[in-house]
Amino acid sequence: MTVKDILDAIQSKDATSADFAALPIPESYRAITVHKDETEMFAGLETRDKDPRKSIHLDDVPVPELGPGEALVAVMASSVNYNSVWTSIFEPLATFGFLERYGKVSELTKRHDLPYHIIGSDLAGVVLRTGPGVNAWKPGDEVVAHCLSVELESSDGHNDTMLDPEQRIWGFETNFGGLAEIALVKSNQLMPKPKHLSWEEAAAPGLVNSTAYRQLVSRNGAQMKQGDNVLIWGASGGLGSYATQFALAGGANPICVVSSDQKADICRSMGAEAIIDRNAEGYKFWKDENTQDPREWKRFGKRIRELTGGEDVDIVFEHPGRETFGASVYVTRKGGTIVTCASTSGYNHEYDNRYLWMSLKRIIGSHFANYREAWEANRLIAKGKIHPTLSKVYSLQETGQAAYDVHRNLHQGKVGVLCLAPEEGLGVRDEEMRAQHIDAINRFRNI
Ligand SMILES: C/C=C/C(=O)SCCNC(=O)CCNC(=O)[C@H](O)C(C)(C)COP(=O)(O)OP(=O)(O)OC[C@H]1O[C@@H](n2cnc3c(N)ncnc32)[C@H](O)[C@@H]1OP(=O)(O)O
Ligand SMILES: NC(=O)C1=CN([C@@H]2O[C@H](COP(=O)(O)OP(=O)(O)OC[C@H]3O[C@@H](n4cnc5c(N)ncnc54)[C@H](OP(=O)(O)O)[C@@H]3O)[C@@H](O)[C@H]2O)C=CC1
Repeated sequence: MTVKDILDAIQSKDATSADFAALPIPESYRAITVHKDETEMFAGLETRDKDPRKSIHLDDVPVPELGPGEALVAVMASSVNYNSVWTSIFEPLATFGFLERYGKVSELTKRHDLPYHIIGSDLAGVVLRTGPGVNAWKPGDEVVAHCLSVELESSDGHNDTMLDPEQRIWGFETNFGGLAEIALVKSNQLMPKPKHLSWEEAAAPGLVNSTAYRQLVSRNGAQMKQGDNVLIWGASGGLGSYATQFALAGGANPICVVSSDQKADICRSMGAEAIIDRNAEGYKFWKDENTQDPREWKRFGKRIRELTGGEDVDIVFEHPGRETFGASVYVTRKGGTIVTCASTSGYNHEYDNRYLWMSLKRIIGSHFANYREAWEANRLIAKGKIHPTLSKVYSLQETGQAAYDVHRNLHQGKVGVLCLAPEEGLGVRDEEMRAQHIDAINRFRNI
């Protein structure tokens, strides 16, 4: 029995749930890994010189044991997220520490503590097996998976599962991730695959779409409302391309920051009008490594006022971190919100606190999304209200190159990876709906 038989069943059109349940699970499968004995391979190098192509491997690995509440999924496609870039360059720390810590939780979680880490936090595919206690999903179901892994044994996580003390990001802080032919997930990560999308299109939004939804829309984030001015850093990138869509679909006014003409055009084609090209306009928020330049914050704020007819921003959608955070706090309007989920350029932020407290601004920390938020974000994709922003698709063996592109900011929107899917374009179940949205679905393709 090989993964080829699984692929044949998925492509056969008439395979039933019973047929999938009867398929033997192969002993091994191909997966993208990083290796524990290589975590020091980039020691001494600058972050930008650490090359994911050197640390990312394609290995044959054994299929993990299936536990209660879990599912084994045949992965047709996945996508590259920035967390896989962090794993592959072993920054800000090697992810094997997370696996060791998870391995100590129970006899079953010990499975995750291995000398290799199968990475990837998105998937679209087909359920192969479910463990004891799983009733909502069955073999043969076509699914996407969000990346929140929780134990929920403590009361802390029962208002908002992101607050579970054992909250982890699947494929980053757990093993058996989505950049592989088979993945192990908790069944409460599963959601229906949007029927009008191909496997690679369905896999692309998951992590970033859910994160942007919580950060911007949810009551746990900035609670964006109609008419809000929303400053979006990296507005055509992974997170930003969904934040821009949420702002537009929610009646807000996105002010999109990008770094090239081409990216400005993409934002325009999504419907944004206020666009700042940070490269062309040459903002230098830091005079040197340790000193910011408040005159540049002011120049940036004036530009925003020009674009909004004199208004300041209600919300800043933050993730670049150290390089932009001082400016973000400065340009937010009185009583406004800076909502941050990351620190790509450095996690020790500096800002002038007088502008925060005197103007009653708030900084909100946001991280991924709970199941409900991920479900609502996926529902918007399934209804054709928000669209995938897939630009380029790689094969599983090219994942290192895909991660390199994302690390070096050479990509647009999201970068996809075919796992079991032999080619792009497969898995569409609702051609009519697809035809209605085809331009939006293809907006980021091949640019
Ligand atoms: C969905 C996609 C998301 C993304 O892409 S996000 C971007 C990628 N992610 C990252 O870059 C984050 C990577 N993670 C980290 O850098 C680290 O993960 C953290 C800095 C977030 C946490 O560090 P750590 O060392 O793992 O945890 P500690 O909480 O500092 O625990 C260490 C020890 O410190 C104790 N401790 C924690 N808080 C306190 C406190 N307030 N007072 C006293 N002690 C404290 C703990 O208990 C523990 O102790 P004991 O070692 O004995 O177990
Ligand atoms: N906590 C969470 O749940 C999540 C956190 N993240 C984190 O968010 C960050 C961004 O992820 P994602 O959007 O997928 O990544 P992408 O690389 O796809 O997009 C980020 C965009 O930000 C812009 N950018 C990068 N560096 C800077 C900078 N120094 N100053 C201004 N703009 C910058 C770039 O756009 P341009 O060049 O056009 O300006 C880039 O395209 C990563 O650190 C990731 O780990 C991501 C998802 C979830």
